[in-house]
Amino acid sequence: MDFDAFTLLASTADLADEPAAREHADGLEFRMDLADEPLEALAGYDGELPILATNRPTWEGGEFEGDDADRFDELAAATEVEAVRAIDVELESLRAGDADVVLETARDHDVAVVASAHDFEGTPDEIEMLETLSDACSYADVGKLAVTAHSREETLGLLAVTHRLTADGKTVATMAMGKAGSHTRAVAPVYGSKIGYAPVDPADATAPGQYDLETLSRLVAQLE
Ligand SMILES: O=C1C[C@@](O)(C(=O)O)C[C@@H](O)[C@@H]1O
Repeated sequence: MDFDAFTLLASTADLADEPAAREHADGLEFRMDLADEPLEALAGYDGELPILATNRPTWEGGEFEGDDADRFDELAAATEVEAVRAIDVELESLRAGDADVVLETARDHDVAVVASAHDFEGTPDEIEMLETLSDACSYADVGKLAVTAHSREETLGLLAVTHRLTADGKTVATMAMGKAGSHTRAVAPVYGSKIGYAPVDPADATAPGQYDLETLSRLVAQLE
């Protein structure tokens, strides 16, 4: 996964989703934090789609409850798996220097890194979003920002920032969570966003406001 072009990921806690995802997705986002035995699941994976591994802590909206050192050990172990071609690391951990070892392991295995930030409450102003995403891009191959929109108006800033950083040659992924933000999942790629996340089955959504995989794939293709 090099994220030069838009990459649609089927977001899942269950790698057995792969055959169903294959028709529409370019890869899987494996939410290790939502899975029971994530490393065992990865060891047994024999699907065709490449994997982006995410091990999201509770402090960033995920379900990994242990300490960060253990969390990053698991993520580093995931990079040893051939099919894992990218990992997601929280910007806050990168800023704190807590993810240095996993970053190095990823580089050793030629695994791409997505630096992510989430706002589960609202949408920051444009300047703050620009700063967050630029900072994320300085640490990783892709800078990702997921915000929460309560109105259509709020999503405009996110799209503007996506456009501006893309025009500056940065690789970013953006989306607004929540019902008012759903359309950004289809529209942000038009402005340069390089990753989309969608569950195979809408009942298994990994964030509020996601379209199911087939729908997002169709919308993105039609807007191209
Ligand atoms: O960070 C992201 C983006 C996301 O929160 C979304 O809004 O689609 C879904 C998560 O699974 C993923 O790790």
